[in-house]
Amino acid sequence: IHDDYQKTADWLMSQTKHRPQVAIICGSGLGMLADTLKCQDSFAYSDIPGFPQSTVQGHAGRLVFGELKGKSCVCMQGRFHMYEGHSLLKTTFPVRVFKLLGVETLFVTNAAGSLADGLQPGDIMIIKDHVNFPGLVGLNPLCGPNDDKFGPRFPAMSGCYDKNLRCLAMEIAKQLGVAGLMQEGVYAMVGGPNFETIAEARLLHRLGVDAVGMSTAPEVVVATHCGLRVFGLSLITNKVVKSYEDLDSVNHEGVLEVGRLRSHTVQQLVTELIGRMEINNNTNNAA
Ligand SMILES: O=P(O)(O)O[C@@H]1C[C@H](O)[C@@H](CO)O1
Ligand code: HPA
Repeated sequence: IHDDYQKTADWLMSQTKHRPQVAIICGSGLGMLADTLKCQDSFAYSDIPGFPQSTVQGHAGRLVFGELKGKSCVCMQGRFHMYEGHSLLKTTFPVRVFKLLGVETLFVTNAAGSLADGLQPGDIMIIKDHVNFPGLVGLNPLCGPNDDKFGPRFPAMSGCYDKNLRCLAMEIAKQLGVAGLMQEGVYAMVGGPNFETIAEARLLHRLGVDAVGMSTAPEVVVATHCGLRVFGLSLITNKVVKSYEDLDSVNHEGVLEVGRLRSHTVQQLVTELIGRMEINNNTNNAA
């Protein structure tokens, strides 16, 4: 209900003077993005009325307010996944709270496995578009009565990853000398929590998916529904096994380890992008 989001937003506004323009959701192993915020106020999820709890290793469960390059930000150190048993509306609860706090732009980050041959562990994929597999079969946070105060019953998704921000991110990557690590691609969300079988990996690859993970799409759907501008990054933490001859196998510790190795670069990119992007441009704009 709208009141539930409002109560959480009101509580947060009573506890901090920050009025964030930008929200950042940290993916697995990427919680250090919050560390660079200046003048921090932080809250454990367990202390925030109405907030779900993090249960996954590498997702600390803290909401951190602060400033980055002069912009007021709020950062989720830990996100909620469908496989934890949360309803999709719960996994996306913070996004609508951010909207009520006055946020205009949402940054989503995640750890993902690559299907595209050109994406290696340690590479960073700028999300150009997504395939929301749970959404395609009706597991969508927007199912149920529509809340017109947030957005329309049938929101368009064609422009959901802002093109100007994607271009600016690539420009910044060139200036930082890390363009070789970066390319645009399509992210697909699967339900998890198991990693993909080889047959599933081959299917995803054939469908044109570049990287696969277990989050992000519901957050972006809810953000786009309520008019937030979205920018997304996938840190490629592993190659998804696509061959029966390949003896590699993925595990969550390995995923977190790549997050630690690339934390500095991801931090630099996000900081520069937030510093250089224009605020108040709240129109969706994609290729
Ligand atoms: O929160 P994200 O999407 O970054 O987490 C990914 C997907 C699973 O939760 C986990 C698997 O290692 O990392
Ligand atoms: N598959 C799904 N989710 C993931 C992966 C993967 O290979 N790596 C990190 N998150």
